[in-house]
Amino acid sequence: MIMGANISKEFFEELDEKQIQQCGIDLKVGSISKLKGTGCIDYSNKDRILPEYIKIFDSEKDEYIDLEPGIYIVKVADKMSIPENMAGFAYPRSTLIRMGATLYTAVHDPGYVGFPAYALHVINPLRIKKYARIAQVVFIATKDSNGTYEGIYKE
Ligand SMILES: O=c1ccn([C@H]2C[C@H](O)[C@@H](COP(=O)(O)OP(=O)(O)OP(=O)(O)O)O2)c(=O)[nH]1
Repeated sequence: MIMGANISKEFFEELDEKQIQQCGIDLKVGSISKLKGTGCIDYSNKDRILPEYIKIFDSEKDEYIDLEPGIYIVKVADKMSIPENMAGFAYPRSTLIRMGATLYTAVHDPGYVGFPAYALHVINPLRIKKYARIAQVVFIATKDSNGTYEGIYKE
């Protein structure tokens, strides 16, 4: 069952009323980075290499950024703490899609605490203003989870 926003709003430290949707929470842009260099993904994570992130926008100090078509990494400004019996799934806002851009997102694990990062695919040139609401995350109850999140993407 998807949690209503009256439950999932409790998974965040600070939220504005505008972010609280019906069954999800809108997430704001924190920073935007370009990618530089080659990543490496393997089976064991022993040889995992993330490309360099070059920050080009920070909602704390910049008003807006005009993005050309390409791939960027967006770090969201909202910290979530997912209970151990829930998982989160983030989607692009429909408004973003209607502008010719989208997000690529993965599973948010039970027990994850932090500010997620998503890939932003800009297809049509796009202006992003500070703290723009860009994604919506929904939470679903899990049954018999195998522990809680213990990976490297904390904070
Ligand atoms: O699009 C997403 C989806 C999830 N997360 C956060 C929450 C999630 O719990 C965590 C780890 O995601 P995942 O389990 O996919 O990471 P991994 O690639 O398997 O690496 P690790 O096992 O080291 O965590 O990253 C993101 O930042 N972006």
